[in-house]
Amino acid sequence: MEEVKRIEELRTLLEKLSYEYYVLDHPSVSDQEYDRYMQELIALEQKHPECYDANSPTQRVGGAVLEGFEKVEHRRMMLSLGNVFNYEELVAFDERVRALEPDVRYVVELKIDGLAMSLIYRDGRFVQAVTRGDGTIGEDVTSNIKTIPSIPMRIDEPGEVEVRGEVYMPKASFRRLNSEREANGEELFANPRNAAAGSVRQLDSTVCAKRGLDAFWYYFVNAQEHGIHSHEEALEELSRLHLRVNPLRRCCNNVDEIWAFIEEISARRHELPYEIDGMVIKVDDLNAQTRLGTTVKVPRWATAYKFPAEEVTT
Ligand SMILES: NC(=O)c1cc2c(N)ncc(C(N)=O)c2s1
Repeated sequence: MEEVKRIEELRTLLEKLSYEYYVLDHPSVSDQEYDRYMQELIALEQKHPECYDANSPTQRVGGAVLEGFEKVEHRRMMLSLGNVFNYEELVAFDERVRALEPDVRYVVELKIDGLAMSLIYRDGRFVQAVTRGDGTIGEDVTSNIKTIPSIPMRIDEPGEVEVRGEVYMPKASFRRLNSEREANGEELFANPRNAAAGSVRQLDSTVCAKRGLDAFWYYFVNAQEHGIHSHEEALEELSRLHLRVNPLRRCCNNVDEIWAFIEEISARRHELPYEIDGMVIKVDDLNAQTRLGTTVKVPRWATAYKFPAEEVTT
């Protein structure tokens, strides 16, 4: 039937337009045209309830208000990171790594100040979002995470795919939210991380949808099962799958290259449209990561350089 075909056509088109707008930041149509397609799809889906699909672009917002969040056990622990606070501690980290991996190469990324999140896709469809929780048991916040427009509801990858990253509140969203709360005489959020955590914990997803959250993805779980051999390749694969990956990263061969990048980012971090609280330094080669392994709570193949605390109010 023509209309049913048109429904699938519009779903695919609207996902592509969302990707261009929210991930590439390079829309190919006007907002008005996007809205016209969305209205056409809403009307057709109402005429054809037999075509209902929870992953349709029309289903991102407005599911039922929840009583609470289901607990979910992570397939793999969501580890936290060890920290280093200065050059000397960074040298010590590098020496410990080089003791086992003499010709190591690192990837250095920004440490986004948000909340860790796990996304599960099955046969190319988004199925679940789970918070870190205690690292082993998290909470199912799927209905809220679906409202983040840069997160694809479909990916071009069969089987089970888990990606992890950080959900955060951009500085502009934070300023807007707090000025609205001030106008309503409500308590203000202390910082974007708290505001993001509070938004993801909303039982009514229409509230979360208005908070202007976003996310960066930086970890392809079971990457090696998908033929990926390095962290940099994993990030490129996440981008190919239309996940939003932070381009501000650098491959470094030694501590001095890492430190140069840390100083470069530290100098411009206040210009960034989101908060960061440090940098993440990871061994790039995935086999080397496996050889280095993890301690009880943190990997030996990664660390976080933390910027000195500052009293600047955001
Ligand atoms: N706890 C963790 O393992 C991480 C936490 C974070 C974070 N907050 N931001 C960026 C990264 C990254 N690019 O790897 C990581 S990794």
